[in-house]
Amino acid sequence: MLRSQTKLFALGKRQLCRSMSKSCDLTLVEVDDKTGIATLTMNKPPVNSCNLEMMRALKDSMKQIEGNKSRGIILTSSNNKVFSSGLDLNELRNPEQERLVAFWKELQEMWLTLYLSNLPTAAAINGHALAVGCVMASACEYRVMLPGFTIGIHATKFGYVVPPFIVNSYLSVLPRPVVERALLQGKIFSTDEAQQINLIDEVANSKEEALSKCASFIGSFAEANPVARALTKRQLRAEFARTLLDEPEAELKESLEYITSPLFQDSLDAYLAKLKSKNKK
Ligand SMILES: CC/C=C\C/C=C\C/C=C\C/C=C/C(=O)SCCNC(=O)CCNC(=O)[C@H](O)C(C)(C)COP(=O)(O)OP(=O)(O)OC[C@H]1O[C@@H](n2cnc3c(N)ncnc32)[C@H](O)[C@@H]1OP(=O)(O)O
Repeated sequence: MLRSQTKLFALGKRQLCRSMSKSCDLTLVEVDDKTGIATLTMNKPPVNSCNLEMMRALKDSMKQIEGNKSRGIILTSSNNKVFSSGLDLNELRNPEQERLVAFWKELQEMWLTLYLSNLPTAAAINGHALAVGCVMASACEYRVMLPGFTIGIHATKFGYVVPPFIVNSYLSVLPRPVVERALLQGKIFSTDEAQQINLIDEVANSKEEALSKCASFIGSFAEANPVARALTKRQLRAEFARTLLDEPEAELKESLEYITSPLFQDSLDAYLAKLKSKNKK
C-alpha cells in the first residue's frame, strides 16, 4: 500500500479513495493533480464481475469523484485482459430475495450515476467488456479500446431478456437497426468490428495510450461551462433514463420475476456449468 502510494505521488497523482472489501480494494481512484481528471479502476479479481459490493463501490467512487470537483472520470480495469465480465452470475443463481433486491437496486443506481454523471466520462477498455461490462462502457461519453478483445451484450444467447435500460445504453451509442440486430443475435464484437460500427470511438495500442486519449477527450470540454455542460447532458440523456428515474420499482419487479423464474434459472445453471468446465479441461 505504501509503495503504491509513493508511486502515485511520483506520477503527480493523488489517491482519492479505495473501496474496500474483506480481501481487496474493489475500486481505486487516482486524481491527476495537473489535469484534475480522476481514473476509476475496477479491481475485483479475477474478472471484475459486478456483485453487490462491486457496484456499490463503483457508485460510491463516482459520487466521491463528483464531490471532489474533478474534471472528468476515466473508467478502466486493473486486469490487463478483462475490463469487466458483467454481472456476477453467482448473484443471480438461486438468489436470496433480500440480497437480490439490493443487488438489482444497486445495478440501477450504479448505471444512473454513471449515465447521468455531471462530469465528462470516458472508458479505457483494456480488456474484454461483456454484458454489463459493455453497458458500463456504453454509459460513458467516449470509449477507447485495445486491440484483440471483445465487447458486447450477448444476453439473448444464454436466455436473458434484455431489460429496457440496458437496451437504452446501446441506443445512446448506436443506431436503432444496429442495436436491434446486435441484441437479438447476442453479438459480441471484436475491437475492429466495434470500431467499424462506432461502438467504440478509438483504438489504442496500450493502456497508457488509451488513458491519454480518454484524457484528451475530457480536455476537449475545457472551454465549456461545467454547469451548462452537465445540465445539457442530463437533458439529452434523460429520455433514455426515464424508466429508471420514474419507475425503478416497476423495472425491479419485472426483473426479479424474470430472474427467479425456472426458465431463467435453468439456462443460468447450464451457462455457469459451461463457463466452469472451460477451466477443467
Ligand atoms: C425483463 C427482463 C429483466 C431482467 C433480465 C435479467 C437479467 C438480464 C440482465 C442483464 C443482462 C446480463 C447482464 C450480465 O452482465 S450477465 C454476465 C454475463 N457475463 C458473461 O457471460 C461473461 C462470462 N465470462 C467470460 O466469458 C470470461 O470469463 C471472460 C472472457 C470475461 C474472461 O475469460 P478468462 O479466460 O480470462 O477467465 P475465466 O477463466 O473464464 O474466468 C475466471 C473465473 O471467473 C468466473 N467468471 C467469469 N465471468 C463471471 C461472471 N460474470 N460472474 C461470475 N463468475 C464469472 C469463471 O467462471 C472463472 O471461475 P473459476 O472457474 O471458478 O475460476
